[in-house]
Amino acid sequence: EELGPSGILYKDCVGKENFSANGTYHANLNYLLNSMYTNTNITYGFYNFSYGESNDKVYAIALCRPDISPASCRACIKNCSDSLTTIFCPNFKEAIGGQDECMLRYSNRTIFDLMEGGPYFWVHSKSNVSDVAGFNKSRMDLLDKLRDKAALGNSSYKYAAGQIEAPNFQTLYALVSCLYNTTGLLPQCCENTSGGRVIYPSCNFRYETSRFYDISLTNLPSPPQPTSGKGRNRSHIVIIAAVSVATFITLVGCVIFLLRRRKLRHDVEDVFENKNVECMQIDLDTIRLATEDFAEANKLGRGGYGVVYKGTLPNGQLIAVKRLTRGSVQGDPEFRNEIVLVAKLQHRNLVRLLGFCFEKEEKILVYEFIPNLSLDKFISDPVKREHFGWETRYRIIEGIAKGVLYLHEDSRLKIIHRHLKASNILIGEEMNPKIADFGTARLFDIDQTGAETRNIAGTFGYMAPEYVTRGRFSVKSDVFSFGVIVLEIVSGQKNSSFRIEEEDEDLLTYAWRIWNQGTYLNLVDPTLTAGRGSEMARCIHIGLLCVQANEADRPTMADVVVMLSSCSMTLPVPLRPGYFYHGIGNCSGSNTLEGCRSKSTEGSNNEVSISELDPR
Ligand SMILES: Nc1ncnc2c1ncn2[C@@H]1O[C@H](COP(=O)(O)OP(=O)(O)OP(=O)(O)O)[C@@H](O)[C@H]1O
Repeated sequence: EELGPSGILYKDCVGKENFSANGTYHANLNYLLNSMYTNTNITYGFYNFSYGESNDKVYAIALCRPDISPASCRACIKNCSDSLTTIFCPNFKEAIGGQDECMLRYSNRTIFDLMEGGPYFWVHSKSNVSDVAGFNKSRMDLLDKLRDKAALGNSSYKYAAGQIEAPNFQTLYALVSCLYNTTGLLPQCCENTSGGRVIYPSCNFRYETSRFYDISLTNLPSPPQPTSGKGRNRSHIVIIAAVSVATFITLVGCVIFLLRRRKLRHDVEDVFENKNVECMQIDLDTIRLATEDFAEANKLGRGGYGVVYKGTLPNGQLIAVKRLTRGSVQGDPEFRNEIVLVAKLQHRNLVRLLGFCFEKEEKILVYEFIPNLSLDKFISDPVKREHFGWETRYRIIEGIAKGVLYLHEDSRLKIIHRHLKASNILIGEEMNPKIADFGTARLFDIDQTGAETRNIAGTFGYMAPEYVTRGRFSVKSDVFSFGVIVLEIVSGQKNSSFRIEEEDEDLLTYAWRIWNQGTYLNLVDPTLTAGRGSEMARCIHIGLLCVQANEADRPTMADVVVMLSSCSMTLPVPLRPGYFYHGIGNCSGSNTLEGCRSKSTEGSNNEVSISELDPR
């Protein structure tokens, strides 16, 4: 490793925005940095300070390795501070830099509680290992384990250190800070080197074949304990009491829940049993009245199967009337029976089919009316997108996953949707997603590759490769479509119209490429200013698992639902996606940081700022 002047290992004058020398910002910055490295109250190595008003306000974060003393920590921060402000980034409003034992960042924008994807740095040792595959496996196992362990730490204590036996009787040591997967950069940084480190603004890791940290760190993370024995005992008693009460409440809750669910299921099944062809038929006059004789003003839109109108039944219920223009390939009696079967599928994430009308030449399906727009409108509309916050997006992803799982496994009919796409996800009250058109593939047995599908471009981007090339569909082809939708929701871009700079890459290829570079958070919609970075990273990971080229590698929908609900579960590494665009290099083949950095940190699109609950 070669250290730069003043022992600085890495640095970047982020944004390159200047302040005027001796102005208020300058004075605030000096005051703030000075108050950090002279502060003797903080002993755990994490500082987040701000100072000043409005445009001249300065924010700073400093982070020390957990195994150094408070005095060494302060000395390290002072050195970084002096080096950045006088040697490397004089008069720059924002900068980041660090050395072996600490890291310092300051900025004119808030950087607290943020998970940022850049700038990032790596350093590697000069010695290579002989058994690359074996060594890399040990390294990955160790880093994965430590990352999970670090995630257990509290907000000022997300560290883990440990060791593992590597090939050729070597022992590998690593220190990881924070819970995000920053190992994606390993291939570029440290493919076959015996030591290396990757540093992001809020996360970093280092590994070596000799121990480089204090042995006491292997017991981390364990949040600071109360000092007095009395206090500890009291807190134990409180915890035991709280756990007992919580267990009791949970047990009672479970019993009530099961009893209510049994009753509810009875209610629902009674309705199901009574539902027959007759009770689902709605006569044409009623529909004409409801839609004001299919008035243009009531037209909601046109899809592949016909025009959809908004209507109001005499009892005031709002409906969506789908007037089919395409004939069923089945005879009428079977068609009617199918409709009844499809209508029996009821789930809060599915649009309900209420009835149908088969009169004269008309073939009409009547659905519950869903008040908001379809998901694609939220994704593509620049104004709506801005108000489409992360929590809502995450809930929508979860809801879609549950709806598809119900279709695949939980309903009495096993249904493969076959044309899951953002325009088929309607957004109901409280932004609850509802999957539409789930029965149509079954009702019409229509091959989406047929020339009649109107929205063919929009549909193609969602179709799994085996469906496009061999017409083979399965639950896994739905999983593929789901993965595309997830990546669209996170990125705020449609797969069909996706463009990034001059690259001729589709959304999946881009996501896969930056995943491997470790800069996958650059995929996140830049209009998202708040949200949990860990959830975003997880959704990108799950999306990439779903769009893997080989259907056997894709998870089932049940797996996806579990992955979404468990943040501690370790996910497999996603393999190449379907439609992978092969024409790109790997950061120009550069083995240095600079080769990749220009792509990941420059340009407004690329800098991801995500509010995190935990500072690191
Ligand atoms: N139950 C509903 N409530 C409210 N609007 C609906 C409902 N069903 C469909 N729409 C709206 O009607 C329009 C046409 O929908 P439709 O499902 O026929 O086509 P699509 O999803 O756009 O395309 P495709 O037929 O290729 O799936 C869309 O704008 C959709 O948002």
